[in-house]
Amino acid sequence: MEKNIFSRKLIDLRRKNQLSQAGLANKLFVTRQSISKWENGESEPSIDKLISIAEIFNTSLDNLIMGNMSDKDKLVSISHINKSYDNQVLNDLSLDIYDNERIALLGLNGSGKTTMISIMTGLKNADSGDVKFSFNKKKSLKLMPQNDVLINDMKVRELLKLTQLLNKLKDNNHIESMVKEFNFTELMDHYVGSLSGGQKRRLSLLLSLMAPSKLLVLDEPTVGMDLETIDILWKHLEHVTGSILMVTHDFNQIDKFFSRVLLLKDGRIENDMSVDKIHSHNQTVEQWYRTNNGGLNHD
Ligand SMILES: Nc1ncnc2c1ncn2[C@@H]1O[C@H](COP(=O)(O)OP(=O)(O)OP(=O)(O)O)[C@@H](O)[C@H]1O
Repeated sequence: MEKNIFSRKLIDLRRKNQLSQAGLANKLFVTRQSISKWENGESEPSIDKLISIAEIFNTSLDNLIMGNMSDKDKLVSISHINKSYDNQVLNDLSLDIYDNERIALLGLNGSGKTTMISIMTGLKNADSGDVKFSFNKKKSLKLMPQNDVLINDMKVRELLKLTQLLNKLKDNNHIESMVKEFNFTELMDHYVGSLSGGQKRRLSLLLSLMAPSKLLVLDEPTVGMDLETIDILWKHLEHVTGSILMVTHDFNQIDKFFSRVLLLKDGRIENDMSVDKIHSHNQTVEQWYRTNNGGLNHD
């Protein structure tokens, strides 16, 4: 079996289910060291343990071993989307998004990334095609748009409270710790309109991460962020459960953090690749992107 995929899958599933190595070892009647070896790719579980792992995480064996997702894990199904402004931007675009994925959406400026995200999240209508969610979109789909959508004549504290009420978030301690983590403690009584561009960006990020989500969509979140905020972003995303779809061209992070890359070109998903697969061909995602999107090797 493809060791790489299984190892990473196991780590992902454990993280998502907030189960420690010891906790999983306990459920499987194996030592913690065995789990550690499986996750490091040093050894593989027996078939009966694999079946138990699939059962514990409520997923298919196929998904566990090959990274193949089953319909059970499907979160969003985008089918045959067309969208034109003056020119056709999206041309019969289809895409499935599964549970527990970290997806980077790549494509040249103007290729239609924001349009695709806007249609997916319901901000814009497609000319034709269909978007289906397997979960409650209103509750569990979160979007951090490219341009901040903030209420300027509210204080930071009031906007946070409003977001807390809208999302029915009861855990005040969690919100307080996020406010600290995002360095807003000193700014709580400032008006949103008086914040700097970078601070507004940080606030947008905080608002989109406050409630847990099934799918978190981020459109070029790091644009306009200072380095400290970018660090906060990546650190925080490590703990986000559910799937993430992000428009980003931060290739270092894609290699480290993401599991799947999509390339939007000529109005459709021209290339859809697992990051593990790219790495197993001794390529970085940036090399793969340049080869496939007409960077240095455009013909
Ligand atoms: N409201 C609109 N009216 C007319 N044309 C539009 C509108 N919104 C987007 N477009 C056009 O659609 C195309 C795709 O735009 P979109 O913003 O989706 O691309 P993108 O891949 O997100 O680009 P970028 O990387 O620059 O953010 C562009 O040619 C853009 O000019």
